[in-house]
Amino acid sequence: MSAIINKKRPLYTGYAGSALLETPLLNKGSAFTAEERAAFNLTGLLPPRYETIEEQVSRCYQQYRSFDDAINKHIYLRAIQDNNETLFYRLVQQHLEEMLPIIYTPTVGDACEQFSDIYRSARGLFISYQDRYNLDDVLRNATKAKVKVIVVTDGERVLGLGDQGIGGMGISIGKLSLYTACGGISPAYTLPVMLDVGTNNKKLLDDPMYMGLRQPRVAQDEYNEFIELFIAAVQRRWPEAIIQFEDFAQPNAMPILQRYRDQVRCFNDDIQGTAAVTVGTLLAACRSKGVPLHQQKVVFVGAGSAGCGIAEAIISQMVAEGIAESQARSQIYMVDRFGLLTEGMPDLRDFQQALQQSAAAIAGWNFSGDYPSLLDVMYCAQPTVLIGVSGQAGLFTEQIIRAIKKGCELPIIFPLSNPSRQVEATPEQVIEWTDGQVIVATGSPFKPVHYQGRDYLITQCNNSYIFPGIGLGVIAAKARLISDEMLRSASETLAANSPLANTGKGGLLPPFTELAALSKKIAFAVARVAMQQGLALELDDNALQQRIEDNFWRPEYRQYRRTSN
Ligand SMILES: NC(=O)c1ccc[n+]([C@@H]2O[C@H](COP(=O)([O-])OP(=O)(O)OC[C@H]3O[C@@H](n4cnc5c(N)ncnc54)[C@H](O)[C@@H]3O)[C@@H](O)[C@H]2O)c1
Ligand SMILES: O=C(O)C[C@H](O)C(=O)O
Repeated sequence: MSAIINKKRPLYTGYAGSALLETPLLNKGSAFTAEERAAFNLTGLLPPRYETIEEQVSRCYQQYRSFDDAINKHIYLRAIQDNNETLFYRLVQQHLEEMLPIIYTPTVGDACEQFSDIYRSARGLFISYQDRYNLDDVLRNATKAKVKVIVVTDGERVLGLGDQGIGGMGISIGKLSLYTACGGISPAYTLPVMLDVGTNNKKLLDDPMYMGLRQPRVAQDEYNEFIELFIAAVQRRWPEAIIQFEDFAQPNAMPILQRYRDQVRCFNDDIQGTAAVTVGTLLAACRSKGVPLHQQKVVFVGAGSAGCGIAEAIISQMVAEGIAESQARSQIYMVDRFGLLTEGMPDLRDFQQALQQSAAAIAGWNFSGDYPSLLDVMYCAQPTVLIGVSGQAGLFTEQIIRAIKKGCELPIIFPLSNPSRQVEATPEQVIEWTDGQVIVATGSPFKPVHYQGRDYLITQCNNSYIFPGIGLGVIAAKARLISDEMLRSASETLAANSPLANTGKGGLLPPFTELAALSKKIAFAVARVAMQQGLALELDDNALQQRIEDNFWRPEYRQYRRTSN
C-alpha cells in the first residue's frame, strides 16, 4: 500500500472496517466522518462523536502531559505513531520543541537500551542474518510499494551507548520521524531497517526479554556479504530509495560508505551529516566571532567516524577559504584514547592516517607519555576550537577548559557526544570555567544557562539540522548520488541562516521550530549542486521550488473513497 495522504484529492482505498482502523497510515480514528463510517463499515467501531484533528491533538496532548518520565512520554507517542501517523505528526508538529527530545535524542537513547522491555508493536523491517538468502521475500513483506528513504542500522554504536543490538531500531525510527516532521517526507515513503547480526553486549545476551538474535555478532566476511546482499536487494525493490547508514561502529562505518557512495544514493549520517552540521555551526561561530575558519586551530577529542568526518570537512572548508591543504591539516589535532594521533602511532585506521600530526610538528613540545595527551595538546597547540565526539562523559575537565581559555579570548567549544549523559562537559561547566567568554554548542538539547546576569542559549549542533533537508532535496531533484559538494552546500546554507551570525542575537543555529523552513532551503541548495554536478534532473529554480513544495507532506486527513477489490 502506498499513499501520499495529505494531497487534497480523495484517496481510494480497499481497506475497510477494523483493517482500516489498524492501518496507521490511513487511520483517522474519531475523525472519520459519518459518511466515511457508513462507506467503510466503521459504524459501531468508534465512539459516536466525530472529532476534528485539533480536538484529537488536544486529548493526546492532555494525556501526554499526564506522564512524568521522558521514557513513558516516548512510549506514549510511539503508540500514537503506530496507531495513527497523521495524528502523531500533527501532535509533534504543534509541540515540536517539547517533543523532539522525547522522540529523538536524548530519550531515544533510553528507548534503544530498553527496546525489548518496552516493545509494543512492530514497525519497519527487522532483517536477521539468518534471512540473508531470502531478502527479496523479506523486503516484499514491507507492503510499501514506494520507499524513498531507508534509515538502516546494525545497532553496534548507538549514540555514545555502545552496542544495543536490536535496540538500534529505535534510532532508525527516531531519525525517520524527523524526516517527516522536519523534512516533509511522507511517512508512506519511509522505512526503518534493523540489520540483526547478533550483539556483543553481554547484558543483552543474558536478558531473557531480549528480542534480537541471541548470538555474538557475525564475523567480518559474513557481515560484509550480508551488507552486500542487503544493498543489492534494496536496489531491486526500491531503486530510488536513499539509504542512510546510521550508528554503525567505527570498523564498518567508513568502509561501507566508501564501498557504496559512488554506486547508490546513500550517505552515512554520523560521518557526513555530522560533518555538515558541525562545519555549518562552526562557520556561524566564526562569523559571529569575526575570525574566519581557516585561522582556527581545532582540537578533537575522539578520532572516530564523527571526529574524522568533521575534521576532513573542516579541512575542505579551510581550503575553500584559500589556504593550502597541508596548512589546513597542520591546524587540526585529533586526540583519541591513546593521545594525539601522531606519525608512527600504531594501529591507526585508514581514515585516521591523513589526520595524524607529523613528528616535526610536535618536535618542540613538552610531554611525558608516548604521545601528547589532551592536556599537552591544549598547552602546546593553543587551539581556538575544541570538539568532543568521544562518547565519553566528562573528558572536558575544568583543567582542559581553563587551558583553552588561557590561550584564546573567546574559544569555541562543542561537546557533541550524545545522549546528554555522555556529554564531554555540560554547557554550565563550559560557561563557568571560561568565565562566560565562550561560544558553546552541544549534540543533545540543553536548557539555556543563566550565568552572571546573562542568559546563554545553547545551540544543539545535531545532524538533525541536515538529513531532513538532504532527503527532501535528493527526492525533489531525483539526485542519483550524494556528493561531498552537496553536503558542503548544506553546511553553507545552515551557516547563512544563523541568527547569531546575522543579527548578533539568538542561537548559533535557528530554533528547531524553524527546521521545516530551513530543510526546504537546504533541499534547494543541495538539489542545485546535484544538478550542477550532473547528478540530478535539470530544473529551473521555480520548478525545483515547486517540486520541493509538492514533495512536502503535511499531517492533514484526506477524504477517502472506497475501491472495489
Ligand atoms: N551531535 C551530533 O550530531 C553527533 C553526530 C554523530 C556522533 N555524535 C556523538 O559522537 C560520539 C562518537 O560517535 P562516533 O560515531 O565518532 O563513534 P566512534 O566509536 O567511531 O568514535 C569514538 C572515538 O572516541 C574515542 N575515544 C574513546 N574514549 C576516548 C578518550 N578517553 N579520549 C579520547 N578519545 C576517546 C574512541 O577510541 C573512538 O575513536 C557519540 O557519542 C555520538 O553520539 C554526535
Ligand atoms: O542521533 C543523534 O542524536 C546524533 C548522532 O547521529 C549520534 O549518533 O549521536
